[in-house]
Amino acid sequence: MSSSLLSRSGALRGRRSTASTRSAYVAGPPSDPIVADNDPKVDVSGSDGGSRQSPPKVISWGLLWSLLLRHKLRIAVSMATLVGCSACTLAMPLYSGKFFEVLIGKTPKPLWNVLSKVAVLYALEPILTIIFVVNLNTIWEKVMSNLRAQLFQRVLIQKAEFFDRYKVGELTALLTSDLGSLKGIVSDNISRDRGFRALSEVIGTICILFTLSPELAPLLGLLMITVSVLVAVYRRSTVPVFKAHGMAQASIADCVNETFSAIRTVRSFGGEKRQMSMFGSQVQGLVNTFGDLRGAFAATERINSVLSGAEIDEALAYGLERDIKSQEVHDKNFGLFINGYDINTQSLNMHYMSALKSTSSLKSLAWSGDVCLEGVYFSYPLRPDVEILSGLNLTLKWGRVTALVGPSGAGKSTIVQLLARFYEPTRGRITVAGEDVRTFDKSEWARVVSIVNQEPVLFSLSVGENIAYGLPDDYVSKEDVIKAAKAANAHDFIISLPQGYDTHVGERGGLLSGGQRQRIAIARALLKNAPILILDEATSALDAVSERLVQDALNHLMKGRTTLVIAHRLSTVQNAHQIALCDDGRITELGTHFELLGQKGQYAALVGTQRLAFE
Ligand SMILES: Nc1ncnc2c1ncn2[C@@H]1O[C@H](COP(=O)(O)OP(=O)(O)OP(=O)(O)O)[C@@H](O)[C@H]1O
Repeated sequence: MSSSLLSRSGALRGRRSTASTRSAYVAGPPSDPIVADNDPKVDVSGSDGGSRQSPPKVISWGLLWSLLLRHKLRIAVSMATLVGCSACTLAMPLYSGKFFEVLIGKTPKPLWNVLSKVAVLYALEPILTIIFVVNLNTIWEKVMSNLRAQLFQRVLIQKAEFFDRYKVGELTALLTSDLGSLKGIVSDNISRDRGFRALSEVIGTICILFTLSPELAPLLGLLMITVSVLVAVYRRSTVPVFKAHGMAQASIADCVNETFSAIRTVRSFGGEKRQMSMFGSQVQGLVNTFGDLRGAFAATERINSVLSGAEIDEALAYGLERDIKSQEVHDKNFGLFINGYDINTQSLNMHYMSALKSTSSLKSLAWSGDVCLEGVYFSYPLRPDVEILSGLNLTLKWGRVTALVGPSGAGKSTIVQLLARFYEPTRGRITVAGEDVRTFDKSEWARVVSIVNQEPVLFSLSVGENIAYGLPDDYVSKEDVIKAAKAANAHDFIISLPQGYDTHVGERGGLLSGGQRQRIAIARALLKNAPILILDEATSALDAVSERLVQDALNHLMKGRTTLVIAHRLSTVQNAHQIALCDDGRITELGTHFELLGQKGQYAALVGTQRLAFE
């Protein structure tokens, strides 16, 4: 979040309440492309309409079945070996009995005959068991890999508000512990005395009972079935307990995550005791001993309940789907996502495919035209009754720098989020060279916008890999990485690192200084070479020396790009081609530094205040 030049004197403004109007972008059926060339029709009725399907459950019996069916041969082998080893187990006592009858002379048969049968049974049973276990495990591992990939993809394509709602720990738990208990369904049930083996042996026993005593068999069979049903009912009734257990685990993970990732803040406030008390208050160790189907059912329910809401960002999902489909041929890693993709999800994106324009022209439009926010209204989905932007108009002139200033909480960072299309306006539109940006899919849009903010996130990779992340889908040569690093004033410090460009930057870039991280982020943005650039307080966290180095790099980066700068330093703001003052959800003053000073309005007053503060 930014704290602008003018924010020092600005108080947090109250916001008008408004009726929430969520817009469904494309509400028409697939056969009716409703995004016209010059007039993208945006449904602002607030209804998602009957034409929108709710997304399919991530984990359903149908999906599991279809994934299992991909391994028909292995399943056949597993079934055959299951029957074989169960038959061996059931036959063992029969033949052992016969062996003793021969031994004591009750049955006149050659001993070797019976003995060889017993030996074959004892040798065959473990062999068949191993084949059964290995096969079933392999099948389930493959099914789980597919499910995990599906789940990861489904989380990745959710709308931004989904990530406002759920914490990282909860999402991590879905992919780790919850999916782990689903995995346990099979791996915990392939041992000799449980699950599949036990079931097949019960069936075998009932068959034997029928051959031995047809009169008693129905009675005993009924007894066995009654006991099984009672056990199943008991297990079902404890599913909520397991669901609570999973949630407790997620919240523990979240507490751990939050504490350790903010360890410096915790230390600086002496907050260890508070964190310990928070950790102690989680529901610890609830029913840890149950580790079977109940946990798995609860986990599946939890995964589906988190992800079943209609929150998929379709404008993103469509582009992603198209990209990985074209890339799948070259990159095996995408196989998992494509294989698991079911027909329901595809049809979900169909109306998008029919509505979106060809994206090939987007780059050239963005390199040649203005970016305009036209009558933009916006409320965050989690606070729909608080209007943050109220009919905001702003033109970012092509190739020019626009500085955005305003009191704290005025909505400057919100404008950035809308320009990045993390959220869509509730009303109004954003255009590039006159075209509504919603006519382009989001992965295309991401390629034309670069954002450098106050706390750039680096990945736990090498310096070189982090810079190359600017073009994540392309092969980037080392020369190009070095060229970008030089332009970003980063080359000199990079070559002085222990392994130069191969130096690992640590988790979130923690092994580098703030200024170094920032320059790597700028090198990454330079490599990306996007026509639209957003600098959200990019230099505010730096000391004077780092700021000068970073500012030089930024000046290089801004050249020829349509740039929006949010900054709190006067020097950055006054050199902009135009300055926009955002207040109360609108742009209230617009002009150059001197024009606005001449107007003697809010900008002039606040600049005066800042000057006074320095004097
Ligand atoms: N994800 C969110 N969900 C709900 N409300 C939010 C969210 N992000 C920001 N807000 C609210 O939106 C309003 C505008 O915030 P924004 O960050 O855009 O202000 P800003 O002008 O950038 O402020 P500052 O200069 O202090 O960073 C604030 O009242 C804030 O509480």
